[in-house]
Amino acid sequence: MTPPPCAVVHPDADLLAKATAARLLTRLVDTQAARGTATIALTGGSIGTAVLGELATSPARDAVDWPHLDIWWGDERFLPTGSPDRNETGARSALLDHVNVDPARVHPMPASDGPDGDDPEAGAARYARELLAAAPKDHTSVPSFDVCLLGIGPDAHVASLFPERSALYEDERTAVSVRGAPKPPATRVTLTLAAIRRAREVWLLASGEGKADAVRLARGEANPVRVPGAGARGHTRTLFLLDRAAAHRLPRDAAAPEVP
Ligand SMILES: O=C1O[C@H](COP(=O)(O)O)[C@@H](O)[C@H](O)[C@H]1O
Repeated sequence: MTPPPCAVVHPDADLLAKATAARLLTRLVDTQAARGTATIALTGGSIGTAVLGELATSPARDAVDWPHLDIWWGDERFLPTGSPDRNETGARSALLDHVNVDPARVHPMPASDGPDGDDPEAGAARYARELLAAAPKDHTSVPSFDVCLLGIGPDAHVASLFPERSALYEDERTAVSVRGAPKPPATRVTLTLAAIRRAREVWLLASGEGKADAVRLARGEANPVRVPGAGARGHTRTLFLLDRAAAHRLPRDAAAPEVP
């Protein structure tokens, strides 16, 4: 049984990005102090990338032991390596190019010019094998992300899991291809909800009025096939990290004054 999600509301998008970067830094430092390593799944999108930019310029940035951080992605646009529209490219220029990460611990999702060529199904299967190889040897097929960052679209999509699409019915595979996505580019690779739910903590990030309805639905108990964000839950904690505009349709009691 996963605990109910909590919401934390910040005045605007800029403070949301700064506060989330500070929260993430603390979570990574604490996790590495306890275990020596930490594992994160990154998101693309406006706020997700802004958080990485804030992390890169934080004065406490190098409190994180970057060489001992395992980095994965929740979804990717299936485009050539280095395309400015790839989530990986955004994450590298915002943060990863500025810190001392171990390249062997950085696990970008496949690109359309990768070893499987322009075949997103083969690319997704390759990523699922990579996840499996990094999973603890206890019958799970994906590492336990300490934090899985997710953006949320106005249609309540998370990662590249769009409402009513077949990927939302997937309960065995951990990474799948998506064709015909309603948001360009049409071809993508995404973690499934089964993989996202292996995360200890899921943090859903949203800013702006245009996300308010999606946030209200995703914070509740809607069917994830219709509201993918409602299926994204961490097994120890789920946080909605919001600005005021994105939070304004939440019921009054949704924003917990004390987050456990
Ligand atoms: O296409 C995508 O969009 C979502 C949301 O992006 P945002 O700019 O509206 O915050 C993002 O989470 C996902 O990673 C990305 O591929």
